[in-house]
Amino acid sequence: MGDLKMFSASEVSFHTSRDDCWLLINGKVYDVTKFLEDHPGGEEVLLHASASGDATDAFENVGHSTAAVSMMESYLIGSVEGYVPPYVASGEASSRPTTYAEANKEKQATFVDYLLPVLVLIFAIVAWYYLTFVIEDEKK
Ligand code: HEM
Repeated sequence: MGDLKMFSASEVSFHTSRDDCWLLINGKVYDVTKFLEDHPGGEEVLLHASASGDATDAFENVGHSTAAVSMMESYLIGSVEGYVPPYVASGEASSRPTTYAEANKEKQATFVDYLLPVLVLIFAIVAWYYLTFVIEDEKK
């Protein structure tokens, strides 16, 4: 690391060719020109991700290994000033949920969710009452 530069997003968008290919991932800029041939996923996907402007989603959707993530370090050349993550730029959300509980927070239990257990309980009490008292009474 050491000599990392600050780039504007528009500058990054000029480097999308086979002999000059940069990737913008999570606000960081990677020069993957020398990596194109060696990338296990092929060079086409890298060129496409580069041309798309922001390769963050493409990179993350693949579910790259930690080995892949640590390889990135060697291609890092800088970062983008005032970087806006793609999910914010697209207006999808102001922040991405990070936990299961956060992602499901609107799904609070409703009345119907309680109805079934309550009905089962009422049925069990009625059955117990019936078996304990009504049948016993009949035997007498
Ligand atoms: C500097 C950036 C990148 C590095 C260092 C990198 C590295 C790697 C590595 C090491 C693998 C092998 C599997 C693994 O270890 O996860 C891989 C697979 C793959 N990569 Fe990347 N990658 C980068 C960017 C991208 C981008 C932007 C895309 C866009 C779609 C992409 C698409 C893929 C695909 C589709 C595979 C799967 C290949 C397969 O399983 O057949 N990669 N990458």
